[in-house]
Amino acid sequence: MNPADMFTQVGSVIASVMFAWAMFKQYCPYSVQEYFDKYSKRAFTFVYPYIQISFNEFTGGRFMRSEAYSAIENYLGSRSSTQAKRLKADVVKNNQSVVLSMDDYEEVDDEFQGVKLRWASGKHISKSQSVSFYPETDEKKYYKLTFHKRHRQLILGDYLNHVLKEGNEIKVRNRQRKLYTNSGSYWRHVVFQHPASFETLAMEAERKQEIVDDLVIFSTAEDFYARIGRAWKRGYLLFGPPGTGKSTMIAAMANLLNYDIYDLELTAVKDNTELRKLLMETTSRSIIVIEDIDCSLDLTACRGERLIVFTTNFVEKLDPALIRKGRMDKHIELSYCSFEAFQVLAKNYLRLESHRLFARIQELLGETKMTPAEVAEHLMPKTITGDAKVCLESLIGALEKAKEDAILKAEEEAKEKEKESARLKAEEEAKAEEEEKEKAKAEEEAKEKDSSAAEKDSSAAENAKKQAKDNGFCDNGNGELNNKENKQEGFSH
Ligand SMILES: Nc1ncnc2c1ncn2[C@@H]1O[C@H](COP(=O)(O)OP(=O)(O)OP(=O)(O)O)[C@@H](O)[C@H]1O
Ligand SMILES: [Mg+2]
Repeated sequence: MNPADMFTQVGSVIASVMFAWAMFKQYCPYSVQEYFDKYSKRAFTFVYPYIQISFNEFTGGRFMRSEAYSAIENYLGSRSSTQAKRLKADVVKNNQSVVLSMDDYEEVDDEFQGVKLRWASGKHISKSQSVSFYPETDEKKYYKLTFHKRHRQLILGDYLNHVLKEGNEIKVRNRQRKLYTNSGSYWRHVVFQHPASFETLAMEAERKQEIVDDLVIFSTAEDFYARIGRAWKRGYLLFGPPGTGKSTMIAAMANLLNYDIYDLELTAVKDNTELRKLLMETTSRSIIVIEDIDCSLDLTACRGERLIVFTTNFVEKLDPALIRKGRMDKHIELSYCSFEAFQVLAKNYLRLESHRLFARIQELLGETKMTPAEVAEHLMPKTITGDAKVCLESLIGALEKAKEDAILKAEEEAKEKEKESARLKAEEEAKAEEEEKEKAKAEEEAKEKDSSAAEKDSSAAENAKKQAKDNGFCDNGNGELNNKENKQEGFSH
């Protein structure tokens, strides 16, 4: 017998038994009822081979919606859209898509590792006690899971884990994502609705794929990070001139991974304690963005599935210690528009794969620098009919002008450079001349000094000679003066 029929048959047997039990209760004394109740339950469990588990919508009071219930609701939603005849629809995800779930009192079959199970939805309704003109009804919804008792272990273990995991993943996929910004030490949020995607990002296909792969590997690597004992987070540094797509790429990352964004404004944070508090309040599956980073930060406060993205216009000015691997694991340069990047923009903005003007644009993009933001500006519709040629010509005009400006600027710079080097040369020459003069002067002075010293010496020698003569000294012909008396004394020793 097929399991679905078996569930139906068992269901009708139960209904008959319940009816007979109601009749019995009405006509039997209470003690007999109690006795019968006890033994009938045992007999019933013995005969009825199925286990039933209820998952109520609310647990722990009226205001706490059970997480298991909402995960099951999402999980069953994907199955009930093909099986159930009555469905409930809800509009979620930026009000752009409809999400279905099974209506009350519907049933859906499921299969796990070859085991068949059945889910049913229902609700308990009780009238509220309050006296009111419009009496309120109190609905308690639930899902009931029925399966054969021989599969108890599999269902209570692996199957329920699978349902909760998949249900939560569906919930994350369907949820409205948020963009948080901090004012002081508090986060405020709005719905995140940026349309950027990696398909529309103007960048070389190969580099784009490398980044997408890196992100996907990160987001599915929970077990890996746990195994190697590292916090499940990854740092990216996006650098490049303004208008090259750094912020656009962050939005595309968030859309790819279904993450929230926390845009951290560091200038609004007072101290490290406040920073730590903000980081600890960020949720898992999020991107923490720090734009225009220029100082070192302690980001050890947050754990779990998080990307930390830093941006800067001037990577060369950053402290190497700040951008080392571990802090910023992947460095991505966003630069001026290449022809390949332009082709992406032309496809997005003009739905053009090729055009005879592309060749000229390719040539010009190879010769001059223009940011994707500027290129995109020229591809915006210029006429009501949206004529692509007008946009491409506008871009060519701008590129030609940019090229001319660049040539003029280069010439201007070359002239400046020439002037500067001529100035430096003249300065050096003047300096050398000055030094030469100084040297000549010094030599002149030295000569003068020498001759006056010689003059002094000769007059001193003359004086000495005279003196020596007077004192009985004589010249030995070598300019040395001998004292006759001393010599005689010396020999006598
Ligand atoms: N690589 C790109 N792909 C697609 N669009 C782009 C790209 N770069 C820039 N743009 C367009 O230009 C606009 C400005 O780009 P974006 O804000 O991402 O630049 P940025 O690098 O973050 O600049 P800044 O350094 O000033 O913050 C975007 O809204 C987008 O329309
Ligand atoms: Mg930016």
